[in-house]
Amino acid sequence: MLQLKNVSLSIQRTPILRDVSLEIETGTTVGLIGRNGAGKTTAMRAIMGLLPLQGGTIQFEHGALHDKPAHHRAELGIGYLPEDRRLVPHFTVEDNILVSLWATGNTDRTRLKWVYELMPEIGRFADRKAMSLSGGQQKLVALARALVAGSNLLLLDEPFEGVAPALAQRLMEVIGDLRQEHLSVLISESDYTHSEKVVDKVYAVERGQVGLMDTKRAA
Ligand SMILES: Nc1ncnc2c1ncn2[C@@H]1O[C@H](COP(=O)(O)OP(=O)(O)OP(=O)(O)O)[C@@H](O)[C@H]1O
Repeated sequence: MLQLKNVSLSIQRTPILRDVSLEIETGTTVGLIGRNGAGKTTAMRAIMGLLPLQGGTIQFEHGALHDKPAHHRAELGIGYLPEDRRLVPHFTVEDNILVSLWATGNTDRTRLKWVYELMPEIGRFADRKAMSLSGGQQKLVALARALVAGSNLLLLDEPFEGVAPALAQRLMEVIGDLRQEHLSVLISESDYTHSEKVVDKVYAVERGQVGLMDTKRAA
């Protein structure tokens, strides 16, 4: 389980997250829905250890996450799809996916193989340079990279933003298939269009405050 309790975070003394509490039970998919600027990316970056908290705690499984350095997240099986993808343009697709494991010294290719099975289209362009792909293809590669690292928890920041309807559908299928993997997943979206079909529970985020909006399936 991932649990944020009373998390507060300011950037340049401006409060961005205010007393945020949320829970993702193991094996469930949770939505974080809010307009641009509401605080979704900041919440994900806080969970990834990329921004320091001013207050509150983040627990993952049975340990405190908030006091661990960012590079420990991959070791804990936490994968992150940032909103802006952040692929290395001159690396191949495969190297971009494996980057998330290099930091941990993990050379096991089992998860890479699993990702190619889950998304066969990625395997087909594995040797191409990231910069030669379309924006939508790059989004798939960034998801693949998050999946390789995220054996326990996946943080997907606006995965459907700016992608064509057919690809959004494909992303939803892949995310829906993760249910069998007992992964915990947090998905942010500016409206509730796509995530509605794949989440168990939804939190609304507005001006840095988070509240439970809907529990769809009994978790
Ligand atoms: N580095 C920063 N410096 C100053 N303000 C920031 C910084 N990062 C985020 N903010 C502010 O924090 C608020 C929340 O931003 P955040 O990116 O978390 O929103 P979001 O819900 O993810 O929306 P978006 O989709 O626009 O990224 C916004 O008002 C934003 O301007």
